[in-house]
Amino acid sequence: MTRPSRSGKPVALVTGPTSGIGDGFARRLASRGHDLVLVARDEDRLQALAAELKDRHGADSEVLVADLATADGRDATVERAAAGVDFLVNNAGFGTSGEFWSADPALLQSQLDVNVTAVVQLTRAALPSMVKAASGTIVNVASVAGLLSGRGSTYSASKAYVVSLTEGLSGGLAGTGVRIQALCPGFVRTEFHQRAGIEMSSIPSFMYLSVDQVVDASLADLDKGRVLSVPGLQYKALTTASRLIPRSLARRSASSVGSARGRT
Ligand SMILES: NC(=O)C1=CN([C@@H]2O[C@H](COP(=O)(O)OP(=O)(O)OC[C@H]3O[C@@H](n4cnc5c(N)ncnc54)[C@H](OP(=O)(O)O)[C@@H]3O)[C@@H](O)[C@H]2O)C=CC1
Ligand SMILES: CC(=O)[C@H](N)C(=O)O
Repeated sequence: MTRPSRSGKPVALVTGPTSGIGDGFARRLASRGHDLVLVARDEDRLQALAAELKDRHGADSEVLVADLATADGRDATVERAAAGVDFLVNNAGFGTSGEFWSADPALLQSQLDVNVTAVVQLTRAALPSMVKAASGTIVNVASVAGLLSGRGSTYSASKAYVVSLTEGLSGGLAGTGVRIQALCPGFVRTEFHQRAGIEMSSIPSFMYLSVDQVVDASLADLDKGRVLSVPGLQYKALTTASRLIPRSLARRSASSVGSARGRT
């Protein structure tokens, strides 16, 4: 344990727990005996989640209101991660609609800072105490989009960075007692697409995963020592097939799922 909370429990820092996959991780880790550090922008939802985790699981939560698109928000979260956490879930992230060539450059920069800069900085902050304690876990939430290029540009690129960073770190962390994982879900029913304004009506229901399926797969793969976690048989098949066919065909296939237009 790097730095137990006042209650003596291990501490999990989750970014983006006010919705979707982050909410799923926060609830599951609380149920498994962790206290929490909850990081997002929406204070009301953070406080409500903290209260529910206390009521349901007896978990204490530190609420850290922070916008990870800003240096101040990242710095405050880095400071807490550097103080010591046992489990880090770099989950916060967002997509963008429209076309790259007409997108707001500031929004694209914010996406890069939340999806990539924050992941790098928080991973760097959390690792020293984990390595010293010879224990700890980091889950970096990437995406199938980071494995299959062709649908979107900046979002897929941001997730490909997270996959590559995580796989690269896994080699150096071998034997340290610290676990690291790139979690690559496909489509999940969360607020993601509505927030991004991405049209999803063409996506069949069998292509959707639930939050619990994603969290279950991540934790099971951690226990199996798998660095890359791809929840869902449909996505395991899709990503495996994409490695076996010409990249140009994989790209066209990815673009045909939804569209190569309408998102960055
Ligand atoms: N849904 C999907 O189909 C898939 C999603 N993913 C990835 O999963 C992760 C979680 O997404 P999901 O749960 O679906 O999306 P949601 O939109 O449901 O949740 C996003 C979370 O990220 C937080 N967040 C967004 N921007 C910021 C910011 N600037 N600063 C701090 N927190 C922020 C939000 O909190 P708040 O608004 O309170 O700040 C919210 O808690 C993302 O990294 C996403 O890319 C990967 C594959 C598939
Ligand atoms: C699968 C994702 O990461 C994303 N939600 C998308 O729509 O591509």
